[in-house]
Amino acid sequence: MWQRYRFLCCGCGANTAAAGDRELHDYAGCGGEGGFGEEDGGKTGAVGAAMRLPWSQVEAMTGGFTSAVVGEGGFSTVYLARISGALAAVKVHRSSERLHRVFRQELDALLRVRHPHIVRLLAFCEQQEEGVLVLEFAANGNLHERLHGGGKAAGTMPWARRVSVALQSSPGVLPSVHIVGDGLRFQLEFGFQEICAKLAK
Ligand SMILES: Nc1ncnc2c1ncn2[C@@H]1O[C@H](COP(=O)(O)OP(=O)(O)OP(=O)(O)O)[C@@H](O)[C@H]1O
Repeated sequence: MWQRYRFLCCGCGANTAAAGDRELHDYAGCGGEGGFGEEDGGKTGAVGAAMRLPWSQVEAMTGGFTSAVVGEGGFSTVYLARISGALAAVKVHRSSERLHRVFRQELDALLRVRHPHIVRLLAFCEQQEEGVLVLEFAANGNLHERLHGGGKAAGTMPWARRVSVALQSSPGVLPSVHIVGDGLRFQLEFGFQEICAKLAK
């Protein structure tokens, strides 16, 4: 419980509130200094398990779904949010029975994986048909954009960097990908932070 709470709170004072109030804490607009990865001072980004959110918090994080849209996928709309001072991507799956299965599959996979080269699942909401994943924000676009240009990518990636990314994201470096099998469609989407490849799903 401590880990769950610590995970999302920012040190703005709300952590002294009663448990009921915590659920209502509007952390999306909070300017606190903390952030994810606090447990080890943010050195490794290691934190507790992803937190289950109520739908009201998803609405707060996305400003009632009016915050900036950072991407649209075949299954979802991805919003920018700020949580405890850190940027996050709030991926809201479209609602339908079939797409809810896709959401469940992605959620189950992300809950089982923790790896420096996989974009981290910070929180999730499964209260409505529109399943929500709150992910670490990958600031530098996706792999397709970096390989082919366009989107947020400024130019294409040099070959040496391509090789480095391929090695970082290969199954040998990502043993956890074997565990989740088809749950991660890792050829589709990568996020990049500096030289590291990060698998976004
Ligand atoms: N963690 C993230 N950080 C920053 N941007 C993201 C993140 N996750 C997704 N996006 C953005 O949102 C877009 C859509 O996301 P994603 O591809 O995961 O959606 P999807 O609905 O699963 O779609 P599809 O499977 O058709 O690609 C991405 O191309 C990317 O631009």
